[in-house]
Amino acid sequence: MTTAGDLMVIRPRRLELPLWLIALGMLLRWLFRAAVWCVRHPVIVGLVVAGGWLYAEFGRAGLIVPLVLAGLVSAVWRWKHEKSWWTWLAGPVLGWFRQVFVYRRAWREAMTLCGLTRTYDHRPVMPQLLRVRSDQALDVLTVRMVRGQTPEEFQKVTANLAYAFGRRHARVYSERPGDPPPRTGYWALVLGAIDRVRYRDRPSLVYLVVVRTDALRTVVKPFDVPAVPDLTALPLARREDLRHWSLHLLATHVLIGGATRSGKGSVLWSLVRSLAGGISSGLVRLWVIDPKGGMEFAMGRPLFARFAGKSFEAMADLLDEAVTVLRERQTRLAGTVRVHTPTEADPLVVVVIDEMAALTAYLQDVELRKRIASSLGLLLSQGAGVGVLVVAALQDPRKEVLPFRDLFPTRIALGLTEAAQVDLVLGDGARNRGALADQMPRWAKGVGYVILDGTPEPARVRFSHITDDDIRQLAADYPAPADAADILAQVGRETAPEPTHRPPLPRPRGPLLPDSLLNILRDTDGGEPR
Ligand SMILES: Nc1ncnc2c1ncn2[C@@H]1O[C@H](COP(=O)(O)OP(=O)(O)OP(=O)(O)O)[C@@H](O)[C@H]1O
Repeated sequence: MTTAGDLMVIRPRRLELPLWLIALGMLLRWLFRAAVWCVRHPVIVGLVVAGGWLYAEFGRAGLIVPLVLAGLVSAVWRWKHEKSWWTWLAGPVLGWFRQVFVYRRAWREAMTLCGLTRTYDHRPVMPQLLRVRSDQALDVLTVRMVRGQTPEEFQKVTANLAYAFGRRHARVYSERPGDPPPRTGYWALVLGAIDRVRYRDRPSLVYLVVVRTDALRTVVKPFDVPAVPDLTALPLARREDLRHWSLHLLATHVLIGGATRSGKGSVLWSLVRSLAGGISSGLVRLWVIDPKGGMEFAMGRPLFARFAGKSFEAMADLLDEAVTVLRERQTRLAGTVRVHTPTEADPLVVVVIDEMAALTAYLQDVELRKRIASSLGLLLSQGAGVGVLVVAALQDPRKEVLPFRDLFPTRIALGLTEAAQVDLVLGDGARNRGALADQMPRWAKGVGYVILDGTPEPARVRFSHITDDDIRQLAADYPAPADAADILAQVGRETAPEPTHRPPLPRPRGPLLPDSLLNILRDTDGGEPR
């Protein structure tokens, strides 16, 4: 009798195949794989076949002569047109080389140790490396994720991945980095169609960009000053891929967070420089508040339509006056346009504030602080559309500016002191997506993270370094027009009383000063319109 304790072992019947059939099957399988590989790598196959044929026909010379010729052609190509040389020759060749000899060799180990492998059906499954493409500075790895993985899992271990492949920096993108190139001419239609396929949305892929040569290690020289600034693309910094990072200033406010001596000045001055053409033509008016007594900005005074650097009252007045401009524009433009277009007659007003916490947190006069907070709130919530923008820098993004932080659509994080501050400046999750602004090495002055248009992942950039001499030269070459401060007077005549608060002129003591010298003294006094 069978009891519940008796075990029955059931084995499926084994199909016994003859050995020759197994060997044939394996051979066919390998042949099939080799054929697929050949189809997928036509260039290598072509080169090997051509090399073999040349060797058979002409011996060693058949290999050496074409190699020397190819080297010469490549050198001339690079000399004449380096960009296309990288795109069509060096990039693919280097990418293939690094795929085979660097990434594939370490792939299994790196994926496992970075925690990106999974177990399915008792077998390990890991992300698949599909392709590596290189340029002067970066390797872009196209990776197929394991089913059920998300790009965030890669982003969390970005630094681990960089170090796993022997580099310091990497970045993970959920979409193919870069935009399709603009296509013009005869083939535009065909190439555009190919681009649409190449750049289609592929949610199963993730792009790991490994920084091979850190282009941000060297100081970035100031960019050329555009005669007419493109307010939607002001070149301010160098990207890791050696391209320029441009700021879209129109209709946005910009917040720059960075610890002391992290290079906030270079961001602000790079911006001033990129706007300089518009400053002298009257298209842009800079209203500058420098609570550090003018230490940062006084040198560029001729560039600014208005400047306040000494008295907090004057700074509050300046902000109130910016609100007056805002109100006047709202009244004038309501029902006509939704976004103000700057012209020389109706210029863009950019209120630049260095060290914003000095106005919003450290100011002891509570009444004044409230007044400043209310003007700032109005400017930040309503100014972007009417061309009154705020660009503010601050050291500590914590409690001080919390009420205003979310009103800045564009943010830049330079070196910060704590990990938590990164998300405060760039927005929730930015650090997890790779913005390691709290881990800046000491040399990285002016290096920061920005969010690129259209991608959620932050990019690392280095702002151009503007020296004191550059500032002096800029101020001499692109001074604001003599009537630059008038914008307010015009507004005042139409909609508001003239600003009431005017600091009294200092009474000359001692020997009488000539008028010209007195005028200079008045000009350098904080808060006075030019
Ligand atoms: N883009 C840059 N490239 C190279 N060096 C830079 C760059 N920006 C700033 N520096 C250097 O870093 C130092 C600090 O710069 P800066 O004064 O602009 O920093 P900051 O953040 O404005 O400082 P603070 O908080 O004191 O105002 C300076 O010695 C400056 O020369």
